[in-house]
Amino acid sequence: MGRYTGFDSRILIFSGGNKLSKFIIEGGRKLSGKIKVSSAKNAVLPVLAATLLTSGECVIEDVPELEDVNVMREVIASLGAKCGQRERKFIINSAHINSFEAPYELVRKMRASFLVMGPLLARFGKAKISMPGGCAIGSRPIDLHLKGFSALGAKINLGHGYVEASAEKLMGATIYLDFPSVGATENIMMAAVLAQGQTIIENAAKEPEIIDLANFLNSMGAKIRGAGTDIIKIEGVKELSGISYTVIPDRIEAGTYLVAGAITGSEILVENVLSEHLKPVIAKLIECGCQIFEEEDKILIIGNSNPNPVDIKTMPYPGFPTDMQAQMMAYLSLCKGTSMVIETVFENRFMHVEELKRMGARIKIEGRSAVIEGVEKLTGAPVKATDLRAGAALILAGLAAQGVTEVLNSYHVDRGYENIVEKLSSLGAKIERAE
Ligand SMILES: CC(=O)N[C@H]1[C@@H](OP(=O)(O)OP(=O)(O)OC[C@H]2O[C@@H](n3ccc(=O)[nH]c3=O)[C@H](O)[C@@H]2O)O[C@H](CO)[C@@H](O)[C@@H]1O
Ligand SMILES: C=C(OP(=O)(O)O)C(=O)O
Repeated sequence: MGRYTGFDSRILIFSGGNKLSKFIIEGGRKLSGKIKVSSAKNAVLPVLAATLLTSGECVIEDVPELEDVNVMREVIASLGAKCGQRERKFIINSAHINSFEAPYELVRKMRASFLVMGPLLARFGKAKISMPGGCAIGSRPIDLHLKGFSALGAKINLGHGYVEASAEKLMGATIYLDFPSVGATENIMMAAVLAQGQTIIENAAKEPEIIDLANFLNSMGAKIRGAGTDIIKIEGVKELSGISYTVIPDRIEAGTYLVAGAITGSEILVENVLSEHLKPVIAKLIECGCQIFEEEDKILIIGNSNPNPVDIKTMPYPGFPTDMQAQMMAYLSLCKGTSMVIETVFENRFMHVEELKRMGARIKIEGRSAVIEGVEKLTGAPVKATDLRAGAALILAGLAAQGVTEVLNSYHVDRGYENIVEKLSSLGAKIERAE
């Protein structure tokens, strides 16, 4: 994949992965073989932010080569963290943090940059972070993060596009989240680990990445109980120490490759997976008529390229993940009958629909529902990735479509899929990257 070389005012510039770069896929081929899933993007990003909580050295093993990881590394480096790298290992030392501000130039490139607020506030009592704003999938407010920080005693000021937070000392509190937000749960958890007294997060998010972050923090010396349930209790400690850690495998990358097997009617072994994290995706693939065999850390799929119609409703974990909605919709566009997909997590996560329609899919959107009338075949076409998972969905559609599909704006996909061209090619897919 492309190497990060710098920023311009609108987009990330990568050699081999810039805005003008696209994927070209020749569809209609059967795939076979095995594919190894990388460490989870959505687990490694908060863990990198959490390394700011200690002056000790943290070693994060097997970090995936992703553009979002490059941005988070840039963010923590801009605060004064030293971030060395030995192959896939990051060695981070945050002993000499000398800035408490994450600027617009970085935060607007990746919303998860906002996750440095909790750690900065916890350790230094101050942080000034650009407001992330909306993106292609929704308006994505940060009110729940701020509600949590306020409850812990931080003073919050909003102005000129920035959130400024300060506190002499954070004090433990009970915080009820109106929605189990993943980011708010992570940010509040990171703020609370060094607060005085006990914090309770009610209606907390239960995603596996929350448990992984809690495991990381507990290994550093934090006292967190209940991560993975909707009540998380955090007993504040005085300080945390540096540790070595490897995050969980990426359940969304794994799910995407399972759909690659499903949509092409192929037999694929997906390795380095925790299948308990993929229960809702596996359940829907079985309903579609795929055969799934779960082994210890592997899943074998024998796909069904003409799936049974199924209905899907995205929900917070353990419900069906919104991050797999677009990929499943690409698959269901080939179903025999009519399927329905309801998106409850983000209000605008159907941007892939118009692009799938350009490939022959028959989909109608009504509010938060999409009604998919299965077609016999998709046909290759030039299409545009509007966000990360929309891009993945279009690649999957391209694998099944007759003829050639060009997926423009590959940089969206490079945010979250490590070596996607190499991985799919190793299964026999005809996919390449072109400028
Ligand atoms: C880096 C990362 O881990 N990203 C994931 C994380 O995003 P992220 O953490 O941004 O997602 P949230 O769980 O916070 O968002 C879920 C919903 O809550 C709303 N909300 C969130 C915060 C807030 O303060 N107020 C509010 O209203 C959002 O607008 C959205 O409608 O979880 C999402 C939901 O599983 C995934 O799709 C993203 O891939
Ligand atoms: C929506 C996603 O990421 P982010 O929250 O960083 O936009 C995603 O990973 O699908």
